[in-house]
Amino acid sequence: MSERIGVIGAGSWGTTLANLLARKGLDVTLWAYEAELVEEMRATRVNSFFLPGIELAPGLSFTNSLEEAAARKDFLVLVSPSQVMRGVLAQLAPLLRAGVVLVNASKGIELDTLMTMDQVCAAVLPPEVARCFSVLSGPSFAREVSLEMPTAVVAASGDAAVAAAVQRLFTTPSFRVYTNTDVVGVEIGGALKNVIAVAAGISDGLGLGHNTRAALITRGLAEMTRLGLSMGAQAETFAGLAGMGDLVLTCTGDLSRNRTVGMKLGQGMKLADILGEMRMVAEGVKTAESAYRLARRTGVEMPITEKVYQVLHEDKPARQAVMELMTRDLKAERW
Ligand SMILES: NC(=O)C1=CN([C@@H]2O[C@H](COP(=O)(O)OP(=O)(O)OC[C@H]3O[C@@H](n4cnc5c(N)ncnc54)[C@H](O)[C@@H]3O)[C@@H](O)[C@H]2O)C=CC1
Ligand SMILES: O=C(CO)COP(=O)(O)O
Repeated sequence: MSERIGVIGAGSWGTTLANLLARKGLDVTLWAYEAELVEEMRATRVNSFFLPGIELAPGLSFTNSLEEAAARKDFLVLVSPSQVMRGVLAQLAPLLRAGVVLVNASKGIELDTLMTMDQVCAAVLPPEVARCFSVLSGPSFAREVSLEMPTAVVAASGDAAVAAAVQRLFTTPSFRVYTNTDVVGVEIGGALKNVIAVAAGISDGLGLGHNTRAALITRGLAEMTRLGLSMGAQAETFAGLAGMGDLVLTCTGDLSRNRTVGMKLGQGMKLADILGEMRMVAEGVKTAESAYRLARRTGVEMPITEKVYQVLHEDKPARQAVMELMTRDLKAERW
């Protein structure tokens, strides 16, 4: 393959994906928002800000110029946090040629507009550029992928040929990529699992047990699925890697930033203090509010998301939130 690839965003996931491709011998340019990070990666070939201890492959080059990262590329991987994606895309829009394959690897719902990342791309980019959109999602902690621990993810696009191209591009012996055509389901699954992971963290932080966590995962999946269906997603997607797969990982894995935020809340820390000591992004904090508002707008019942929103943003005590969830009206089990 002789594809030229730009990766936009040098956080832990962008650096990991860029490095995975460079390890395959591909020509990859990684754009970092922080100029000093570009200097550091050039000098040391390590991203100590976001991915310490992982050596970066020789084929990987670094830039602080979006033009250099995006111009004349065949694939552009978008890995900026979802709340800044629109601003980054607006700068990219005049630089992109029709036919470049866009791969969104970011997981979130824009707070101001309640749009998923495919919708933000469609709104900001010229139609001939936004057409080749795909989303790469699934259970994939950056550090484990960097250490080449076997991982399976999904590449979704409305155009099956685009999904197949992304599958071929990213597949390695330790990174297995499935295709899917349900972009909405994959976007919603990836975004909402972060909110449920905050809930699972809160439960762990309160010292609650495995029963509680299992209940949150299962009923969390039900409400994710309900919202997805109301937006045109397919139910099977939520039983797959971008739904249940990522939900289980993030609700149980110690590497999850979202679960960690929840644990600290459950232990009594204030959100501002938790975020103040984090350099990395926990997308679920903002997506809890986006999802809460989407649920109200669409009339979909999302009780766990609602409680996470209230604990995060309305100072509801975590124990009270648990009590309110447990004493809701009794009902039949359903999606
Ligand atoms: N880290 C992981 O294991 C995975 C992360 N993701 C998703 O990837 C996306 C990016 O997350 P990470 O790479 O983990 O980031 P990170 O949390 O490691 O680093 C923060 C990132 O935000 C960037 N940033 C901060 N302010 C910015 C601004 N104003 N404009 C542009 N960029 C800015 C930083 O440069 C850095 O790239 C998120 O949506 C996350 O949910 C998806 C799968 C796995
Ligand atoms: O999306 C992820 C794994 O698939 C990463 O989760 P966190 O952002 O909670 O660390």
